[in-house]
Amino acid sequence: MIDLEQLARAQQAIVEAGRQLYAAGQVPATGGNFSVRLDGSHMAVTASGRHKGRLSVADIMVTDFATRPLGSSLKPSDEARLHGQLYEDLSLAGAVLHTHSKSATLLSRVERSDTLWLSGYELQKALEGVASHDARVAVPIFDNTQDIAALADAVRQRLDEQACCAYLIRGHGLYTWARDMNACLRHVEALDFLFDCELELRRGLS
Ligand SMILES: CSCCC(=O)C(=O)COP(=O)(O)O
Ligand SMILES: [Zn+2]
Repeated sequence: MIDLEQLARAQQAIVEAGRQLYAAGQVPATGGNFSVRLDGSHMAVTASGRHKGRLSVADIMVTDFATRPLGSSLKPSDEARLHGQLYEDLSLAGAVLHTHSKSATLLSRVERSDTLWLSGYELQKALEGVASHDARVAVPIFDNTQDIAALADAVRQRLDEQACCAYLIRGHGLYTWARDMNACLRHVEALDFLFDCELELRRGLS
């Protein structure tokens, strides 16, 4: 049974996150999708195709982690399985945000390897599990694809090998997760700042 008060809180948190992220240029033109864990097998997730800066609670539906809707005729986000996979594999993940900022899109194309390494930044301590500017923070990069099930499997395999709190999809955007929505919003803000720094650093070096 879904706790309806918990669902209402999750829907409100997602609507508010959408407003903030749109105002910050993170989710242009219906890009992005958001979710909150409800229990061990369900999530509240954005319906597909909605403008993420203008969500209402009716745009947030419940699905299981395999993306089967519960009591809704809406179509879940095209990328909902990427959220479900993270909740299945990471028991501490309470919220997942996917954004389409210009910096994430550009940097994921400039970096040709399968990992962006961040190090030497004080702000990386805004990421859960990172305690020092000296730490080497891995952000895996996956090639973009329309085969979301295959991408979810690739993410699962990679997270088995490498601890991280975010990944990039090349030319597409960022996925990040955290214990709750506020921490997840902090991840988006910090990572985008770090992506901007990397882009400027690399521009200066070329
Ligand atoms: C115009 S954005 C293309 C789809 C996408 O990448 C995205 O994040 C939004 O898809 P959704 O089905 O979640 O609205
Ligand atoms: Zn996307």
